[in-house]
Amino acid sequence: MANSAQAQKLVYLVTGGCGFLGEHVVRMLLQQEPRLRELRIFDLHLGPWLEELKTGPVQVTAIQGDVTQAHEVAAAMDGAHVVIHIAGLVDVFGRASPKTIHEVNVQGTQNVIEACVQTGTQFLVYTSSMEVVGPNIKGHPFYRGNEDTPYEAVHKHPYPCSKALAERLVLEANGRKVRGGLPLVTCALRPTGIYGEGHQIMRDFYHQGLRLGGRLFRAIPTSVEHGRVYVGNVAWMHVLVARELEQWAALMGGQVYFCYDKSPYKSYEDFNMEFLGPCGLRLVGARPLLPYWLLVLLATLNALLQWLLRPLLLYAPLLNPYTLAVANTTFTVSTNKAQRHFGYEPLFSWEDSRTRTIRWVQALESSAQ
Ligand SMILES: NC(=O)C1=CN([C@@H]2O[C@H](COP(=O)(O)OP(=O)(O)OC[C@H]3O[C@@H](n4cnc5c(N)ncnc54)[C@H](O)[C@@H]3O)[C@@H](O)[C@H]2O)C=CC1
Ligand SMILES: CC(C)CCC[C@@H](C)[C@H]1CC[C@H]2[C@@H]3[C@H](O)CC4=CC(=O)CC[C@]4(C)[C@H]3CC[C@]12C
Repeated sequence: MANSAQAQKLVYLVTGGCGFLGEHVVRMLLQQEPRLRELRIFDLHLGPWLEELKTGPVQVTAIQGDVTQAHEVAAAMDGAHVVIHIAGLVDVFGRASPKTIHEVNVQGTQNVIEACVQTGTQFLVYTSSMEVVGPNIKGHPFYRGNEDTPYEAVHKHPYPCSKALAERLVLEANGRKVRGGLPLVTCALRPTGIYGEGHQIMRDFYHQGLRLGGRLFRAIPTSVEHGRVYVGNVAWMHVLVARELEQWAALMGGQVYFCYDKSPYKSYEDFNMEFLGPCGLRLVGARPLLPYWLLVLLATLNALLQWLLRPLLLYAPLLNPYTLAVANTTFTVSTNKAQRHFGYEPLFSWEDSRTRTIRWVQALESSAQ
């Protein structure tokens, strides 16, 4: 491990560094990137936990900023060698308008690319999503697919549309000349559904289960498999890509990689029960309690209510036609592209990932008491 002052020369910028994935990436960089001199964390909302990081050997700079503001991004990026662009509006519940989702996810990404060109930042890692591929609006299954699996990617929802557009911008920017004349090297990582410490939807399901007397009711058939990946492994992949991009620029530049690990293939609900079960919750029903047509009706009703109530209040339940379609369509990944291209192996085994997530849910339980 390099530990001389000379070896600590790199400046990294992480956008969205205070979110669920961003915090894991920030902590992982500080643990696993010995060449780091300065770590800049750029986010709309800065977390108080950043303070504890400022006492270590790496200079940690917190920057409150908005990716939709080109000048803020360019100022934050000046002098950075690598940018990991994680910031995004993750909204499939209708909380934000399609316009806002586009501004943050697409215009924000364009601003990051232009800032690379303007400031001379040569390496850009973008957090894309499985949603760029699917599930598509036709509900076609994607079963054990990889980066080259043919699939009809047709989107209507603002979130996947925005991620697909932003990913395309990032990949097309590969090879553009940045200030100083060197080529920009970009690549995109596509996590499936991320889980682990800090996962808001897991937290919501846990609290909902507690409110329902320790029970959750099955809504999705066990046969529908959903790809999931542990947040620590997604973070590790980001750190590795950022590290290897310079050496393997010709191979990795302009490429996409699914994020994967050894998490088992299960339905969305059965997978969540791997953590919620040991914390005292029970999933009621071997089969969905409500027929699918009724769920579709309820989801449509929710969408209608959301639209009717919008002038008065924000009604954004978990169930809507889009989330139902995603949860009800098999989407699983089986690939080793990241291993072949940059030597990725998951840092956390399934057992570790499970134990860490269970401990986190258990801590939620004690902090709620
Ligand atoms: N959570 C998941 O299962 C998956 C997430 N992703 C992608 O991973 C990335 C991170 O997702 P999460 O950590 O789950 O979301 P998150 O909502 O926890 O984190 C996003 C972060 O971006 C920041 N941000 C939002 N708008 C911003 C703006 N205008 N300027 C600066 N910062 C802004 C937020 O403050 C937040 O800290 C997103 O790009 C998302 O599309 C991809 C696949 C799955
Ligand atoms: C009550 C319903 C029947 C079940 C609700 C579950 C849903 C809220 C979630 C099921 C699948 C999730 C999505 C999936 O993991 C892929 C994603 C990737 C992203 O980039 C962002 C998040 C998400 C869209 C994720 C959102 C929640 C689900 C739809």
